[in-house]
Amino acid sequence: MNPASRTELSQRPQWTALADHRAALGEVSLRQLFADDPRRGERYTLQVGDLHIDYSKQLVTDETLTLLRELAEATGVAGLRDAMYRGERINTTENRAVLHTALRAPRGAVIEDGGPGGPNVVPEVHEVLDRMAGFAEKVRSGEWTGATGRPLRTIVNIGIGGSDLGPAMAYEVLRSFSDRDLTVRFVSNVDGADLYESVRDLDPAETLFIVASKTFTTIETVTNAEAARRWLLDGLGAGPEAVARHFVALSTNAEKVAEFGIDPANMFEFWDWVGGRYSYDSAIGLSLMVAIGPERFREMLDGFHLVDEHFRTAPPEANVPLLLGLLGIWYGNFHGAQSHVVLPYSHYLSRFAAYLQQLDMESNGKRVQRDGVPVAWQTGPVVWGTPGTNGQHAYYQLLHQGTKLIPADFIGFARPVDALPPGLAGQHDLLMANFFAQTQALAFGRTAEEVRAEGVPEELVPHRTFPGDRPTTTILADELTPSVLGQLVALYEHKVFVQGAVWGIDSFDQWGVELGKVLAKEVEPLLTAKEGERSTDSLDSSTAALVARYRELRGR
Ligand SMILES: O=P(O)(O)OC[C@H]1O[C@](O)(CO)[C@@H](O)[C@@H]1O
Repeated sequence: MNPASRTELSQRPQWTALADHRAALGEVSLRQLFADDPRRGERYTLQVGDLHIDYSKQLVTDETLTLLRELAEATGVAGLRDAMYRGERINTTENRAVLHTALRAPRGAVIEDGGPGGPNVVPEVHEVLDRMAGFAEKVRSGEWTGATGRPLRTIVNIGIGGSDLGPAMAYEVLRSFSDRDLTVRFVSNVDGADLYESVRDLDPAETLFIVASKTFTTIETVTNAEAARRWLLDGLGAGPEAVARHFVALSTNAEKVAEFGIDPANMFEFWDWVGGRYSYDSAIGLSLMVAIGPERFREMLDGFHLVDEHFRTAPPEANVPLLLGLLGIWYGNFHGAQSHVVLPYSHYLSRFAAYLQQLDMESNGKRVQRDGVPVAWQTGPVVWGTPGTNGQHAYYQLLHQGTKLIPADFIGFARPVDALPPGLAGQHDLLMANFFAQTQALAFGRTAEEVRAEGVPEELVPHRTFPGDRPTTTILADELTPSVLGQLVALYEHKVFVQGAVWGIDSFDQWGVELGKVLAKEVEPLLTAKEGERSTDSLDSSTAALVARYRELRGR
């Protein structure tokens, strides 16, 4: 975009129209909106693939939605979306294409890195998927053995950020589809306790390490991978030749992988046009593929693709990622909401919010626009959440009666997963009764009159009153399958895209994580140096005193 021709977002007529509309709506009441339109509960719904979306409990009217779509049109969301799908380098600060949609494109598709005329990336994607499938089947069948000839039973994925959160979340979601005597563990933290606790009950002869790192320079991952190699070789009493049977790498950096000592034949590649937080459907998902099998993995990719196509082609009124993105803008920019909570009513989705934190906050936690000019509007929210029923007994109090407006996504399923025995599957109705009851309570609350009518003593009436008008979106599917997981993740990926496009920021870089990395490198030698060898004079007085205290406690 040419900065000279850019109109500031907050000065656009579409923006000010929304601000005026917000003021005119005032304290709009969901009770009133539902009373005014008896069909609201059916009208304000959309379907994408297996996902039924109910946004009727949002603080919006038809006019709100029209104005939000006008804002999307004025800010060029559709144009940027099309440029992304075409393979143009929309990650401008890194001069890279953003092609996670190519990771789940069908075999025959043509998607060119850099835009029309660039190399078609789809054949490479399928070549790697096929290699992954071949390897996964060998591990699953026991044909791939460790250095002592025994099959591998535990897979330890070593990675961090996108090289951990995606596969860890997805393994948790789909673990009931894991059909072999195999388990997967995930090590991310550079705290040695993470690796220690993950491997101490394992037999090295039956352990496969997957070292997942896009760059293969991430200090946490390289440090843990080196420690894992020592643990393996010590445990086996073997030489470095054993590494080839127990280590594979997932990376874009073949040189660094070879330097580490992993045979490039055991490396599964991906590309710089895949962002780390958008990568678990690439080679980064190998641990998941080994656990659930290539066929299920492909079903998941098809689920992603279905939503990719929907986002690309559905008209604005029916476009679910567009709607969800715009609703977030409505609350963040026009109601002052600071956070967004994601509440799955599924134990299997227990790590979903943690995954979304990176997806959303690393993408849209930005304070300057694409051309470097600071934004004068709020950007990405704080994203958080845990499984809903647990949250009900922890922080829902604040959602219902606190002073903050926190829009929520409720995610639930009509049926429990097939693996549950009938006795436990029977609990599903109770789970979902809680789900529906909570969205109802949040939306409509309980008035003082209703509380009084229940015979509550007058002094308790204010405490037992629920204001309501706490907005929620319900995402309901039949069952949590690999395809449905792909659909859900793609939905959130594109929602994040929409918001970044409206805010005018680069959602695909992550410069904000760099400074801490640089400073850690400078501080580490100060912690370990011999007395008098290093000076802390260049540090601020707080950090210098903390370093001194740390050294003292460590007897250095
Ligand atoms: O896969 P890598 O290169 O080890 O990076 C891990 C993570 O680190 C980050 O770069 C942030 O530091 C994330 O974006 C990324 O997912």
